[in-house]
Amino acid sequence: MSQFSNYNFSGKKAVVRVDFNVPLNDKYEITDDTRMTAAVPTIKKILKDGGSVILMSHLGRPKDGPTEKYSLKHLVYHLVKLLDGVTVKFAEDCIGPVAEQAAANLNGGEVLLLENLRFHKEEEKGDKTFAEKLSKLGDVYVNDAFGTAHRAHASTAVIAQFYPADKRMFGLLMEAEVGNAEKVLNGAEKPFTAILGGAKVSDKILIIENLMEKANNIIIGGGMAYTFLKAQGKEIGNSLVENDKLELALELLAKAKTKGVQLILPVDSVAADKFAADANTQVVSNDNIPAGWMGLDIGEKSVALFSETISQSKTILWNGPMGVFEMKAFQNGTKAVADAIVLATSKGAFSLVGGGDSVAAVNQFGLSEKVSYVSTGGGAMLEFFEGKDLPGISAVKA
Ligand SMILES: Nc1ncnc2c1ncn2[C@@H]1O[C@H](COP(=O)(O)OP(=O)(O)OP(=O)(O)O)[C@@H](O)[C@H]1O
Ligand SMILES: O=C(O)[C@H](O)COP(=O)(O)O
Repeated sequence: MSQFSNYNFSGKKAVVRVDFNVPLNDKYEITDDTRMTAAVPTIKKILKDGGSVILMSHLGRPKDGPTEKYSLKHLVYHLVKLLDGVTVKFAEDCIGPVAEQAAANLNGGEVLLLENLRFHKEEEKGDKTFAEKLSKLGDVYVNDAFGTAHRAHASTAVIAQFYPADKRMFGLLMEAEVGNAEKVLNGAEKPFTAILGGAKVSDKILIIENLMEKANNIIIGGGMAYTFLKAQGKEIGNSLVENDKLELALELLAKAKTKGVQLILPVDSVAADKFAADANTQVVSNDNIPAGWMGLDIGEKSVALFSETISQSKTILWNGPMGVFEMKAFQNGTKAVADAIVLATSKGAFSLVGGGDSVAAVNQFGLSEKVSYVSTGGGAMLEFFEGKDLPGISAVKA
């Protein structure tokens, strides 16, 4: 049993850092509540013990102090629903008399949601005095914000030093995220296949390099594949390319060879004559994409090639879509890879999906229950697989 599960919160006030950085539409309605639902088991366990919960989070990237658009008050109604009607109070500031009084008046079994931490610039600066003020609001610190674990901010990392080791811990979500990511990175049953996609090679260089040490196969799809294809001397038409990364792409291909890692690139594309949902399309070989056309999805032959490797894998990591899946005409490759992962999972493979867009894709296709684990981390998950130390994790462990 973990430190959190063993801890009896009865009569305690727990300061819980969550990542409630959820997307809101212009009516301030939550369009994807995944990150909120993911924190519910942690909150419920504390309440069930007879403790109270002081929730703190950021929302968006406010630059000029309090801003209506980024207020966490928009989340209260939905939070009450997710917690089956539990009392949720809201403090219009996360520090100062308003927060202190609200925290002091909180009863066992109740929740207090603090206003957006980033309304104070001290949060992102990792200011020690600000962190100490936050720490004074409760007796125990629980970090359940995996999505923000890569930020060395006041509430995610600096605050931990104000609690003794037996009063700072990870929540259930953080435990699950770290456990599953560790299992893939350091305890993967082989063959281990990493599938990387998305727009840019530059965002994924470090993760490719680190995975070369761990994976048997690295599949590269999406826009980033065309930089590799051009580096190999292929005609890629108007496809997305980072010309300043051609040499690096060649180096990565050579490194994979030396390490005995199979780096698998798409062999065909669904090409379009413009970047638009109503573009004319044709399936073309990646040896020669016609001038004026751009690859916006992987083609059927690539799907077959990728699916073959995926089907033989025992561990699968997926980050980044295979094409412009937001447009129906170019979502087939991403859907087919998701299906292949689901099939491998049903036959016993462990599959972990992370990164904003691949998670959105899996949700859109209704497949999130059919993979082993869907991470709530975008940047945090990437940095974890890049092999970096995450400040939110190391501060609690220190
Ligand atoms: N062939 C392509 N040409 C142009 N854009 C593409 C192509 N394939 C995928 N994309 C775009 O790449 C974007 C996703 O890239 P990104 O690198 O952000 O992925 P991610 O890692 O899943 O997401 P996040 O960065 O949110 O974690 C999508 O908007 C998708 O439309
Ligand atoms: O959405 C995220 O990746 C996290 O909530 C962190 O947000 P940030 O990139 O604004 O720090």
